[in-house]
Amino acid sequence: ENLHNFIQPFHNVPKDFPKLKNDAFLRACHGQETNHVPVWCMRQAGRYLPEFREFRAGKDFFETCRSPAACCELTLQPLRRFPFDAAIIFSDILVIPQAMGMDVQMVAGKGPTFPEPLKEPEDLLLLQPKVDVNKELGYVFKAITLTRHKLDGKVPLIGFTGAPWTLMAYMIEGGGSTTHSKAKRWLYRHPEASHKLLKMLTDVIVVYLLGQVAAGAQALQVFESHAGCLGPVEFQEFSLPYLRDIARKVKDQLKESGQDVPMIVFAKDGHYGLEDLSQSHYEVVGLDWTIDPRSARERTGGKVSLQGNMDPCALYAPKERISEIVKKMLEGFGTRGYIANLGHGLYPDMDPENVGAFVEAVHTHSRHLNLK
Ligand SMILES: Cc1c2[nH]c(c1CCC(=O)O)Cc1[nH]c(c(CCC(=O)O)c1C)Cc1[nH]c(c(CCC(=O)O)c1C)Cc1[nH]c(c(C)c1CCC(=O)O)C2
Repeated sequence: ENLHNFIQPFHNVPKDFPKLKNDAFLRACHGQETNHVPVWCMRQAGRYLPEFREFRAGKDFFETCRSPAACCELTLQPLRRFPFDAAIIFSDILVIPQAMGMDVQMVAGKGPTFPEPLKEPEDLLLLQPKVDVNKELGYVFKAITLTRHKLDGKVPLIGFTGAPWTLMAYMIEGGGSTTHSKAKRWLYRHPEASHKLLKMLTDVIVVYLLGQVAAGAQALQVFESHAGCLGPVEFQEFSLPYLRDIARKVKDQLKESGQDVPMIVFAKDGHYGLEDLSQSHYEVVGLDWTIDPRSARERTGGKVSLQGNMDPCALYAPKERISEIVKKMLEGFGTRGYIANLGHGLYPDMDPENVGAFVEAVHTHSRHLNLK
């Protein structure tokens, strides 16, 4: 009922988006044949591009996120340079804690910072109990609609969210952390409050993802970037059930309106959870570079498409070496049900030319392998 009220206004707005010209990414998500393996890069809109640095110069990060025109421009920048097979909307996972009432700032040289992180379970009372996602995050929906139009059907547009555990970790740590010990302290000391927070986040995320689809997102990626600091037992209790819930609820709702939007789950360093992730209602499982392609295929038993997983640092290698690494990766994964990507985001000091070499190598080698 809650969801219905929310989705309704979007359905009444005719969006007549341009016709999609390159559906390789969407076909690969569904395990269908493609002429070439589709490729995109996490953080493809980022500081490794001089035009990105120029556009962002002197502007506050989250101000930029709140400007649909700026998000659209930054999303399109990498596509002007490289023949990526998908675009990902420029935004950030931390817009959700903001929508729930927390202050988050992007501090240069330090990364995202919460001046007042959650400390004890009582602090949950400070969060918005009922988030009006349309009001608080409507700027993301506007950015998606605008960008889908401006993409002119070139490639599909991916929307995204942070997963509950990853967002919870940020909200308690107050920023980046190597141990995540403050957030993990909650899991061991306050399991009930942890579940309460994870549930609150899940509810917002579901409505947020449905809003992104209604606004024009053609696929959705859920980033569980901090899976790696959990072990298998904590993952089973505090991450996996919520990842499943999100996919199930989003899909149930979309099915009712006859929509089919592939979902990707990326649990960084969560290799211990690969089997479970492949049975969590997501079409695609994203992989970091610590997993061997062939063993990932075996462990997921052809049930899902796979995405990843070149070590981003391989982009520091000469172009010929990048080409060899890509060829091995394609041979390992096979060309069907596979989306080439890095095992995590691009770093600011990477050479755009080598990113171009990566994309070209994926396209060239996969066309070759498909002809064999
Ligand atoms: C953990 C996380 C965040 N944000 C995100 C994650 C999950 C993915 C991952 O595991 O990396 C997700 C994200 N953030 C951004 C995108 C845009 C789309 C894309 O091109 O991938 C996406 C998908 C833009 C951004 N988000 C951020 C940048 C760089 C800062 C800038 O543009 O000024 C970009 C392009 C900032 C950000 N935002 C966050 C961090 C850790 C940082 C880096 C801080 C730093 O290095 O200074 C939180």
